[in-house]
Amino acid sequence: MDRILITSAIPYINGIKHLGNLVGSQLPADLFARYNRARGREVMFLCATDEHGTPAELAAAKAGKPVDEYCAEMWQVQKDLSDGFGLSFDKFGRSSSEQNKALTQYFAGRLFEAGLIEERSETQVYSHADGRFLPDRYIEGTCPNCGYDRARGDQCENCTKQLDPTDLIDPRSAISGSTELEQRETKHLYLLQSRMRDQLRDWINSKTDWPVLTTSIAKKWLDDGDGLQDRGITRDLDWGVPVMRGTEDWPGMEGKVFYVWFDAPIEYIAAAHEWADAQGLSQEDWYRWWRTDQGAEDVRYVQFMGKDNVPFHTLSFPTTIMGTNGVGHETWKLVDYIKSFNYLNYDGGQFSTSQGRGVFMDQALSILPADYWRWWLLRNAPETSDAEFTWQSFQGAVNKDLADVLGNLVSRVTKFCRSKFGEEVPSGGVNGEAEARLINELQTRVETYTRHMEDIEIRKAASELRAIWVAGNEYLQSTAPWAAYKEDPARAAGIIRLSLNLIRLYAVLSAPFIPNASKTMLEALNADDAWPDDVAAALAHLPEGHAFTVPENLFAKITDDQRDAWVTQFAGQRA
Ligand SMILES: Nc1ncnc2c1ncn2[C@@H]1O[C@H](COP(=O)(O)OP(=O)(O)OP(=O)(O)O)[C@@H](O)[C@H]1O
Ligand SMILES: [Zn+2]
Repeated sequence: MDRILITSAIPYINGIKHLGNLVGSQLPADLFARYNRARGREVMFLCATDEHGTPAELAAAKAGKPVDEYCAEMWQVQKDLSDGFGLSFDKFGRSSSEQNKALTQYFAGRLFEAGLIEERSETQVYSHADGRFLPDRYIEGTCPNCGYDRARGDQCENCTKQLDPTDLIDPRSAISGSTELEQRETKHLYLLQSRMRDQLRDWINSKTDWPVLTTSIAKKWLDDGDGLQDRGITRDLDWGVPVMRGTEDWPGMEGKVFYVWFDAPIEYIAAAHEWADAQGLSQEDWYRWWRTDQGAEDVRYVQFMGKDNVPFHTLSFPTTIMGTNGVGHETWKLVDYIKSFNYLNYDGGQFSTSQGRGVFMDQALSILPADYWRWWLLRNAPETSDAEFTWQSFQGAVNKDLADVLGNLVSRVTKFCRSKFGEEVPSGGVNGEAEARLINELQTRVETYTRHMEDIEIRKAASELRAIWVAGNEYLQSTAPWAAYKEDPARAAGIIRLSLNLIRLYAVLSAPFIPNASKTMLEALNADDAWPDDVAAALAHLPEGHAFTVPENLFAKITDDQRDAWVTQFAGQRA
């Protein structure tokens, strides 16, 4: 398990992501990437923007911009925000890249060879006023299920029923509003997922260590009702990956593009290609992550995503990979572990991009630094059930965990040392019973923490980390170096020497959660970030006489006034 490939569900391009999106995909993936790097493993951490599909075109039209220009701008916005949150991607690519186009066409060609793609004739809605077909969200009308009059061609937002454009009652064009519509025959490609059903079922059944959320969703789609359905993977649109069979034209498919859900997961692979190209590396360099016949056989591949993305990652994308591997020319890496999440809700309702409800990444960073958000979000990650963000809970976690426990310890120890012994690790004093007890407790806790991080049990890891911080505070409280100093300065020096080392240990263990504060702590201590496998050794790591500086206050408390103001500020709809 020395090389780890990590991907986060790729965020859609049509807006700024909310905290729900962040904690359901990119942030836990970052936690795991940082942890694995800290353990000395070779990590490839990939993400990208998901740029195709009708919502991107509609958002661009609304912004009055050509869709490619709109996507390029929004990619930069999302890239800057992910940097702001400290998301440590090796590459943040784009699904509209040339690399993804070529790979998507390549996989389609291979799947066709494997007999897993079929042409089918179907009726689609054609608009005379717009001179085009109206797939997915390009068409609106009344929901046949609930009567909602603004249902879209792919889904009714009111009752969530999945729809086809031809299901809508009184349909109209979402572009022009025209009702001059006609049902026309058109040809499309279908991915024959149903043929892969047994193979997929065997594979899913073999994943006994996966989260139940992941396997239960996969099994539901495999076997509920009529079972796994074939999927249309092409659309009559201009924006997207042109339909080609590898590098050759696909007769009858001129002017069509692949459906966004076909090309989006392939971007995981393309992002590695983009990563290599951006640095002038060769094909070998990214093949060793993705091609099991070219050096990737020892890679462990872990994916992160919210629950609504699970069907595509447990069934559709694996069909693409298994189907291609079955042709036998070359073999691609199949996912080893899928970490999925329930939803984070916002203050009694849902986060919603379309309704501008909740706190969005740009707003969050404009009021507090990334580590405050990272800590609350990860500590409350919606793993086994949905979770809820409230300002009260956020204030509590920041003030109690970050400020009172961790920040306070760092500040008390470094300031006390400076005033009594100067800015260097003091000498004198030896470890006694209190130290032995602390070391014992921490040894067990660090092992537990490590196990939770290996298992990607995020809430459990966070509460163990907090317990590790608390143990240090209790140690300081009970040994009271400020009192000991009056009677026995050497004893106080011993306590402080151990406590300075404790700060280094905390910085290293906490870095995956709160990377910026950890960096500040390590810089103040002039210390390295070696992982504390052996706690006793780690707590004697900084030698006597080692120079340090007192860091700035790590965390400011959130006042009740601030909290109340944010409750009001974020109650409505985002402008
Ligand atoms: N409230 C939520 N809590 C946790 N994860 C979420 C939530 N909403 C979306 N996600 C996840 O966020 C990731 C990125 O989602 P994406 O950019 O496609 O937006 P989305 O699913 O369309 O959300 P929205 O409809 O709110 O914009 C996906 O993995 C998705 O499952
Ligand atoms: Zn409906």
